[in-house]
Amino acid sequence: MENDDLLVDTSPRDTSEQLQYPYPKKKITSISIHDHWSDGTGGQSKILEGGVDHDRVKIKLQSSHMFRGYEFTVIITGATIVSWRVNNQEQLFVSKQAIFDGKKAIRGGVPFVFPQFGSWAIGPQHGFARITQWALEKPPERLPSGDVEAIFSLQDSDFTRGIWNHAFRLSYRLILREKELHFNVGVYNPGAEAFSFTILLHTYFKAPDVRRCQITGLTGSTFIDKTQEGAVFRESRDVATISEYTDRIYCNTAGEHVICNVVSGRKMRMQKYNLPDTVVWNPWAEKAKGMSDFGDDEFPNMICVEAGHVASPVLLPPGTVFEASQILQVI
Ligand SMILES: O=P(O)(O)OC[C@H]1O[C@@H](O)[C@H](O)[C@@H](O)[C@@H]1O
Repeated sequence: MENDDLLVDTSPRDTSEQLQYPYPKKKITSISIHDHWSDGTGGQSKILEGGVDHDRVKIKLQSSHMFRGYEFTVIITGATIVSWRVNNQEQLFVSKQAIFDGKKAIRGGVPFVFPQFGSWAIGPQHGFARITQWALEKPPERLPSGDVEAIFSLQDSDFTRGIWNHAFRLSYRLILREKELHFNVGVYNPGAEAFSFTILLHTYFKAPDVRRCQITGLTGSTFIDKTQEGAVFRESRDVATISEYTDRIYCNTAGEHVICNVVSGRKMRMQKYNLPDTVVWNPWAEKAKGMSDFGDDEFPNMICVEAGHVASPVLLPPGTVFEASQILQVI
């Protein structure tokens, strides 16, 4: 794909515009979308890795600083972002023991949780979206703003209907900006009956030592502590820290979190719209030992801060759309 061949932006309304941008947007002087696919499909191909076929889309943005890498990679099965590099530095944690067989959710990156957060009587934990083949609706394309976007979609199939008998259509629009990644989610109900769902972006941030991470934006929120049989507490700390097995659903949190001491001691800003809840999770040493796709010694190097609509389900009437978004920004 050449820059000159870029198409006019016909994409749907950017829900992230509903978020405030309190910081100036950096001007990018030159952009190139690197077509790393050789089969002429324009963005979707099989890459052989470790003897297993994966569908991957790699989306790159190059600034005037030639040696600075800005890119992210999505595995189309599960629409899971498995890498996001800012200034050549990986921001996301993916376990060395993660399994990429398209059947099991990937242990790390940003798996897409839908239509169920947590255990599910009628289907797999955290729903089927993270283990289902999505479509690449729109291959990477440069927008007039200079940002690069790609859109993925998922709709009901025999597989999803076998678990959850509803017509639905998910759209997942990802936009790469120099130090930012934007996530725009749309859930459409084309059917004749309402359905309800929970939804969450299960983001695993990479960190040198989780014990040094601090999370803002949780103060005053009630949380359901899944490590204490769902007991409900209220967060009184100005910044939350983690020093043990943690699995909490914070309800109605602030629209913005800053997570301190992530990669290179930097800060990560998370802004969210229509995702009222925030899950904070780290399995710690004991639980890690019981996870086959997570190394025993990896828990200090990750922190999950997950924006979602999970404390209460979304009820979606026929013919309506639910929209939500998240922006991650390295600061
Ligand atoms: O192992 P999974 O299905 O990817 O889930 C990981 C964790 O995901 C978190 O979001 C949940 O709150 C935890 O309870 C869960 O253990």
